[in-house]
Amino acid sequence: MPHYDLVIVGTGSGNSILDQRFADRKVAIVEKGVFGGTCLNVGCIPTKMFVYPADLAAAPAEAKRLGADLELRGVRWREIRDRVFGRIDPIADGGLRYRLDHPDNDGVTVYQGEGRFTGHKELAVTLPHGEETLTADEFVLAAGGRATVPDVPGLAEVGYHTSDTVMRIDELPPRAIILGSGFISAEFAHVLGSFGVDVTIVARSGALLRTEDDDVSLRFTELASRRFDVRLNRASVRARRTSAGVALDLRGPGGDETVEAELLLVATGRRPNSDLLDVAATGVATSPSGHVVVDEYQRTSVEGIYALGDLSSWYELKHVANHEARVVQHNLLHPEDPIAADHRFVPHAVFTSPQIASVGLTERDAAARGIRYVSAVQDYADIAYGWAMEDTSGFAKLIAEEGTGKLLGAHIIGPQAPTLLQPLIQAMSFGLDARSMAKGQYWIHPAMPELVENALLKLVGE
Ligand SMILES: Cc1cc2nc3c(=O)[nH]c(=O)nc-3n(C[C@H](O)[C@H](O)[C@H](O)COP(=O)(O)OP(=O)(O)OC[C@H]3O[C@@H](n4cnc5c(N)ncnc54)[C@H](O)[C@@H]3O)c2cc1C
Ligand SMILES: NC(=O)c1ccc[n+]([C@@H]2O[C@H](COP(=O)([O-])OP(=O)(O)OC[C@H]3O[C@@H](n4cnc5c(N)ncnc54)[C@H](O)[C@@H]3O)[C@@H](O)[C@H]2O)c1
Repeated sequence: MPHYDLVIVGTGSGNSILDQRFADRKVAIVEKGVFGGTCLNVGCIPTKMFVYPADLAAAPAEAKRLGADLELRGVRWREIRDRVFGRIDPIADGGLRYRLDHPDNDGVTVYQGEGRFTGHKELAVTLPHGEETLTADEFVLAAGGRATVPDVPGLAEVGYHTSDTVMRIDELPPRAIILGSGFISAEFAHVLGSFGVDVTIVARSGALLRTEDDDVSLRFTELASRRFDVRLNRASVRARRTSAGVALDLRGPGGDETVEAELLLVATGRRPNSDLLDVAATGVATSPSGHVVVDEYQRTSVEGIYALGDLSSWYELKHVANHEARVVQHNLLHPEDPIAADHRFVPHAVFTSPQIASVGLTERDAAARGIRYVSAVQDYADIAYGWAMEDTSGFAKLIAEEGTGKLLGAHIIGPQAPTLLQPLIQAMSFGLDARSMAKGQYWIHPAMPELVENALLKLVGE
């Protein structure tokens, strides 16, 4: 039974922990899939590589309004797909080759198989030639999560896609049903819709992206309903195979109905892989949602076992997984002087159309916590650049503590939303109040960040 100083399970953010400072340790990396994990192979990176051409493909409709007649003559799907994965796949392969072959990694053994705990700090790895059990002083659990599929009768039989498979299809279908109304649904509706697919979104609740601030969710739902066939408040009763593809029988406020398409994308959330890794067998505690429980130092309930990323974090965001990996790296190297993860102001962005970005409390959160707050909304249409664009739907909403002007939350829907949000994340992280931020610096005129400046000025009553 080989014994290691350190075993890392999962090569998403987990792969970034090892550098030359670990050269004197005997390390094993265990990976059951493709090197690089979700973000690189089936997540952030390929999706955004599809979103960008989708933005371009959607431009004619927008340009026409402003007097520029563009024409979308076609979308070469296979070429786009092959370009995307022709760039990504070599990176994943290069990551594996680096760990296998490069002298930097002389102390590293790569196990290309699935790990499963069988006892205290004892991990059995399924390999092509059989099973091997590893033990170690320390473990880093970075095994991520996987797409969940709801228990809809017939779904397993009809054939559906998840985000893992939909980006590699051979042909774009004429029609697609997207079940779910979260991040993946919003991004893929934009991609498929811009490429000419008729998209139907089936939502269980009364709004799309309902975890966003209510006004943002409402605005996005209105805008998406103009582009796509959006079915809200629908229960999925049954899935059936038809000659065209898939039919989904729904029950909604108006009674029973059926939607039909050639492709069904299930985008109903993800769950952590703690069950498949059987972390309980090594004594690691999990929450009811299956997330590994960690303290602020990313330590699990078992000494010497750390966890990070989607396995332990309900944020399910790459920048969070990367931050936590840096915390774990430090704490492995300096256990006598550990650092804590900083989850105070975790932002996110949804790369749909229009773009959405958010950090901190929504108005709903602030009210639920009984916080006395003020809020301000600034439309893009009322700042110079947004006015020039004749934007009619975008806005920024800021929330601050009453009296102090301490920023509590920021929510933007509209062009360049993630980029516009970043200075607000900075202000919140470094404790800059709304008035100082608005008045203590120049704002380039007539650039888009004037949206933030004007929202801040409104917030402080100027
Ligand atoms: C479609 C999509 C789009 C996304 N877009 C964004 C975005 O724009 N921005 C953003 O911030 N986040 C985005 N995310 C989320 C982001 O991808 C994840 O938060 C991030 O990849 C999590 O990293 P991780 O290292 O925790 O896990 P992962 O990257 O999932 O890595 C886990 C690794 O562990 C391996 N593994 C699992 N179990 C075992 C086992 N038992 N034995 C061995 N190996 C195992 C897996 O094969 C995998 O390689 C997106 C996710 C999806 C699905
Ligand atoms: N831009 C980004 O940062 C980005 C992009 C894509 C994905 N992600 C990450 O990936 C994770 C997974 O994305 P996602 O969109 O699958 O999850 P999500 O949690 O964002 O949305 C899941 C949706 O499915 C719905 N749902 C759940 N069960 C259902 C059921 N039985 N029937 C119908 N609807 C149901 C929920 O109400 C919700 O609308 C996200 O949490 C996100 O953090 C991030």
